[in-house]
Amino acid sequence: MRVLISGGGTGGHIYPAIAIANKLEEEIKDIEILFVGTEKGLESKVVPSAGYELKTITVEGFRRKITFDNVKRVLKLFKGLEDARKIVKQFKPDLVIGTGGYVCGPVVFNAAMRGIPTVIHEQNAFPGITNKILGKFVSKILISFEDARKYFNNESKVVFTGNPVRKEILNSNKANARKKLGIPEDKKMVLCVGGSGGSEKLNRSMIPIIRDFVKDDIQFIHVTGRYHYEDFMKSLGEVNLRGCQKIVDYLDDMATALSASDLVICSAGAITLAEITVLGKPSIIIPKAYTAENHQEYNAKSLESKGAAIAILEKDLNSGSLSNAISKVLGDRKKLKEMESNSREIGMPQSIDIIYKEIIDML
Ligand SMILES: CC(=O)N[C@H]1[C@@H](OP(=O)(O)OP(=O)(O)OC[C@H]2O[C@@H](n3ccc(=O)[nH]c3=O)[C@H](O)[C@@H]2O)O[C@H](CO)[C@@H](O)[C@@H]1O
Repeated sequence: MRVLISGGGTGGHIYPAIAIANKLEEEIKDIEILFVGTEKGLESKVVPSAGYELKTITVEGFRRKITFDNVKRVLKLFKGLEDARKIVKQFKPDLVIGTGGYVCGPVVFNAAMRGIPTVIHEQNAFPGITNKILGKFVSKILISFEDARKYFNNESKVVFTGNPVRKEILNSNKANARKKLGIPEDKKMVLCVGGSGGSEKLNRSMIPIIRDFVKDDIQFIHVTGRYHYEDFMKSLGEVNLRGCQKIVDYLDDMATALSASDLVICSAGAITLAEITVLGKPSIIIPKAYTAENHQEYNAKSLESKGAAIAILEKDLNSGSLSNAISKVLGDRKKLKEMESNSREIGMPQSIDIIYKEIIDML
């Protein structure tokens, strides 16, 4: 069986694609998987390191206003459609899966026009523009929030599956992860990550907190995001990091870091939240304010209302508010346990199995 998978730009579109690829590979003998992404997207690094072949096409997203830049983007779209046509024609897939991001537009569209079975997976309650358009042409639409259903007009094609989580995260174990990172059982460990690109606002608030963590011997991994690392290190200045006190620009091994932690400070991307709830992690969530339809705030409030998280809006975020929230959770063993169990209740480890079943039923 030959499967073409496309999705990219940010981690929130790429990791679900990898989770689905892992599952198909695990279940189906003689499977050949090819990814399609762009050179610029995070997928150009992440997909090959996950062990999959990636072909790239030239395509860019549109801005909402009519600009000269948009004219160039239309020309790129034609090039993208042509690139996608060649890849689909040459690879001859039996199935094409899109997980969002503009790159999957031309690929999934071309396959649908050829009558190849096509599936899209939408991670958010408010679908992205590419998935909304593709929804009209594909064989099946997999959604992760019931609220997304109303944005697709062919109800019979829509199935609720939840967001898939990568197998290394599903299979991770806290004791092993702590051993790997050298964290003793009695030490507190905090992971801080502002989505796949990092968050400048979160970074800024974390600077005094990192100094406190160093003073109090709290173990932590802070992920700045690739483009913010140098500025962050400059602003932080000299600190004497000990044990598992790490600052990195990107985490390749998210499974170990997540699994080892007692508390996760994060933004409210749908895949990050799927991962922390599958592992039952308490969290302090800072939704990014500029996301489409403010969907990150919606995600964060949903976890907070179930007692799994504390949400702090970006407008209220500063070192003081964040530090208070951290002390409230880390300093109260009972609260930590309660939040852990509320978080686990929300998690959907079965999502990947539902997705697999839906794909196989369709074929
Ligand atoms: C600003 C914006 O519009 N962000 C969107 C984007 O977020 P973003 O790309 O940040 O996606 P998520 O937070 O949902 O997921 C990030 C993914 O990257 C992984 N990761 C992250 C950092 C790192 O160093 N290493 C690593 O492996 C995480 O484990 C996770 O698998 O896609 C999500 C899913 O469509 C949306 O809900 C978000 O709103």
